[in-house]
Amino acid sequence: MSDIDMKQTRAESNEQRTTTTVGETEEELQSEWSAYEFDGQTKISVSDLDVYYGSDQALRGVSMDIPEKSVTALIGPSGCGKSTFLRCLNRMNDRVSSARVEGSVTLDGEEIYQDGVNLVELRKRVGMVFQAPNPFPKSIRDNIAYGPRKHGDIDTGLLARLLGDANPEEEEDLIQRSLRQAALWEEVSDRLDDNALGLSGGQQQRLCIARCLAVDPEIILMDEPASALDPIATSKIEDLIESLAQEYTVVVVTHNMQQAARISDQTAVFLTGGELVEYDDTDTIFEDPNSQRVEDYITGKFG
Ligand SMILES: Nc1ncnc2c1ncn2[C@@H]1O[C@H](COP(=O)(O)OP(=O)(O)OP(=O)(O)O)[C@@H](O)[C@H]1O
Repeated sequence: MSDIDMKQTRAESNEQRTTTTVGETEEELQSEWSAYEFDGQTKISVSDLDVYYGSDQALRGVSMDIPEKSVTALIGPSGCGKSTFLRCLNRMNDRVSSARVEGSVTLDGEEIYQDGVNLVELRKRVGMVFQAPNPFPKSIRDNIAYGPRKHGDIDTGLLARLLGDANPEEEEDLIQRSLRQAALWEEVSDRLDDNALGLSGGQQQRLCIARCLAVDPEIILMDEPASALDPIATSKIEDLIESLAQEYTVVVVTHNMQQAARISDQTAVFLTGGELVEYDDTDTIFEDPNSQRVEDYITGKFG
């Protein structure tokens, strides 16, 4: 189906919807939006995902396809499971002893919840940036080089130096490239050996993004990456997220609906109880959502 046909079909179904909203069940509405196909290749496919912490269920039957090289926003009220969902995408919930994950998550068609998956390799492909900037108490340079050194992508250890395998130029290139990609190079190029903790909060967060990029991920998960920042630093992070989506698949949790509307291509709305209530392109979610609950949430009637 072409883009135009798809939009037309959606417009027609929207028309029908306005006349039939009363009496429609959530299941009916959900089957309508879940038939929607995004442009672009699916990078991550989630099917029937249930997550429990002990006997409490945090996510219920979540299914969604996340297209590559785009920004997908996850929104919803506190406690609805956004962070839990995000952490399922690189198996960070494995670190929570009470967490149990059922269902399927595939990355480029490969199941990540199967025996034998190398979690270090998975988390290299699926990087993560957290709410509060968390640079290591080391130099800016060492923050960036930490991951590539750990993964053996660059080796500057004593043995490598003795064997002549160390490549300081390669390391410099990588540091510069990562900082440029994170829009931080201009601000720190003359103080790479300074402690990263001396940077402002916004600079620290961009450093954490640069650190994530340095290991060459395909997907970047961000959990409220700008919530601890002032408006100017927030706007830099938002610009950065949009530009990263040209090369990377970005999934971002945010409490800020304007931010989701500004930066994302598609938006998933989770509501209390850990259900994914609606997932669609961002304009549709904010201008013409299927579900009354989503409309109420978007317009601030609850949440
Ligand atoms: N490590 C944990 N142990 C037990 N319960 C947890 C844990 N992490 C999250 N939960 C519970 O799972 C549910 C979903 O939490 P989650 O943090 O995923 O929601 P959220 O939508 O990201 O919330 P917020 O917007 O407040 O960050 C909540 O009821 C929460 O209390």
